[in-house]
Amino acid sequence: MTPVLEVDGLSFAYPDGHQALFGVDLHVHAGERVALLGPNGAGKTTLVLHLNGILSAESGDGAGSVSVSGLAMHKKNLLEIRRRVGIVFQDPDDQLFMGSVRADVGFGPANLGIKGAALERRVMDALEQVGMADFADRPPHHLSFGQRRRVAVATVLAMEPEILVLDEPSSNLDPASRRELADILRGLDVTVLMVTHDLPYALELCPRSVVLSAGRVVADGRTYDVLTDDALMSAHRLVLPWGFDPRSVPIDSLPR
Ligand SMILES: Nc1ncnc2c1ncn2[C@@H]1O[C@H](COP(=O)(O)OP(=O)(O)OP(=O)(O)O)[C@@H](O)[C@H]1O
Repeated sequence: MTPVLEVDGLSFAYPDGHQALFGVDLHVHAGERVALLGPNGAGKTTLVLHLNGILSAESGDGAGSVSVSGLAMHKKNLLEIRRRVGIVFQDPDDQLFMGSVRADVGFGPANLGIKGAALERRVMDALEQVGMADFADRPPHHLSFGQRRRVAVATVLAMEPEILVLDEPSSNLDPASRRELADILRGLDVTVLMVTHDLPYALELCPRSVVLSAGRVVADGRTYDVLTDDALMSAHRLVLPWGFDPRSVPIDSLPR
């Protein structure tokens, strides 16, 4: 089966000469949930920004290739790739700018030419998936941070992406909102790539983790195996929260 996301030999240096990625390979199959782990400055955001062409060899000095469902990352495919790869940025306010939740969630599909009842259905389906249907007429800036994060996820789901990329989805959420978002993400029928420093969240949601460190993939395997590899963890500044031991998590509660 062709991977839904294929990154091969991706290298990238920013215009100031700083090389952030060195020959990164990442293949993700449809339906997988993969965590992208790594210390600050590892290159995670740089990699994510290549997945829908925000960064490319033209924005700096790069090599290698990215393709989505077999579509190569070329200018002519960019619009289609951006529809297929939905990125939820860390700050929901980067994605919410309209006067109502309905307008924000409808903005992307309306740009694709969807209108009327079909548009309303897309919007309400996406809001229902994140448990925010009752908030459709509220101004986004009147919502709490956790509610805005869920609406930001809905803006991306409304585009019916093939791959949902989430940058630090659990950051700044209270424990209840963090749990609710985990339940929502677990229930979605979409391929997920999740950048996170929240290692228990990765273990709970993603069967597979890829570790990026100093611009290179240094591990790619079962999240449980990554988090219990003490030498790997300390070599790449990955630290479990105090009191959290993955070995004490019942194996049959881990995602498959
Ligand atoms: N616009 C830029 N110009 C030059 N260097 C940059 C730029 N953006 C990022 N970098 C550098 O590229 C490297 C990778 O940064 P990146 O933001 O991809 O890391 P990250 O893994 O997402 O880190 P974090 O966990 O802190 O968000 C870092 O050394 C960073 O300083």
